[in-house]
Amino acid sequence: MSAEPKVSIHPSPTSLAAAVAARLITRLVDVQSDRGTATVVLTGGSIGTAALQAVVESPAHTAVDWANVHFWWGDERFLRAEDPDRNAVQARTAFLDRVAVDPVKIHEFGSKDEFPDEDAAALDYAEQLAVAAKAERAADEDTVQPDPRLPRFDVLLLGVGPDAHVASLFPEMAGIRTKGETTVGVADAPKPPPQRISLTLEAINTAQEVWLSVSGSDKAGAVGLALAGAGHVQVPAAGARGVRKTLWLIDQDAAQKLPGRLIDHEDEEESVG
Ligand SMILES: O=C1O[C@H](COP(=O)(O)O)[C@@H](O)[C@H](O)[C@H]1O
Repeated sequence: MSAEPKVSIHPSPTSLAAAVAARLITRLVDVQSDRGTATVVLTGGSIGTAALQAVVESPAHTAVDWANVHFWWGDERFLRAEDPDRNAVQARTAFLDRVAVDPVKIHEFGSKDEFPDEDAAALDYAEQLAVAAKAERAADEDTVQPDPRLPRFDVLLLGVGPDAHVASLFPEMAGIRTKGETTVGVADAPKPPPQRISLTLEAINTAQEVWLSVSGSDKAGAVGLALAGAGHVQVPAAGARGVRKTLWLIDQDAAQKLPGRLIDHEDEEESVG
């Protein structure tokens, strides 16, 4: 089961980042009031990082019990552990170092300091995920896990590249075609650095809610194609779907090529909550 996309359009990149942050805070508070704990999958990239910074800047962020949030990543650049281009390093600077998180619940992908190549780091992450999924089932037998190899992802955040890549799944490449695995090593990404690690599309699509945040006119074509129903191998963003919600949060520049029938979906999305 997967949810049809809804679209929410915002006037500027700054207001978009603030809207993603506000929604994330609200969603995590709701999930924690149901289950005590929550799990979010972070993204790298411009809006992903700006949204994390906006979370810290929002006075409402103190409503979340950050020590009871698990953090995973949708993808990572396979670099040295402290390389500033790593998504995890950027998330730490923007957010994780600034709130009272539990270090045990921060699940970074392995780095070049620990693993010989991206495939070994991908395998390790798949094992970390499977161990966490098992522990989650042991702690709560009612937990809903669409794939027993993965913990329940309450919210999974994605950026989208101008080529419509999501996480490190690039158009027409092996990663986006990978089936039956939860993670994949990418050796030849067209965007630097070439070595990366990613959740597979199947793993992404186990999330309860998938939110794609996109800003800028250079991405309008990718947004338009994805929401017009293009195939996921050519347009990876088209294939990202949450189980109960698929939400595109975009700014006006990224909305320039939106199919006409979707233009008013902000109101619809707002009304169905
Ligand atoms: O390389 C990456 O790029 C995408 C999109 O980034 P953006 O800066 O164009 O917003 C990002 O979602 C992904 O996590 C990252 O590794």
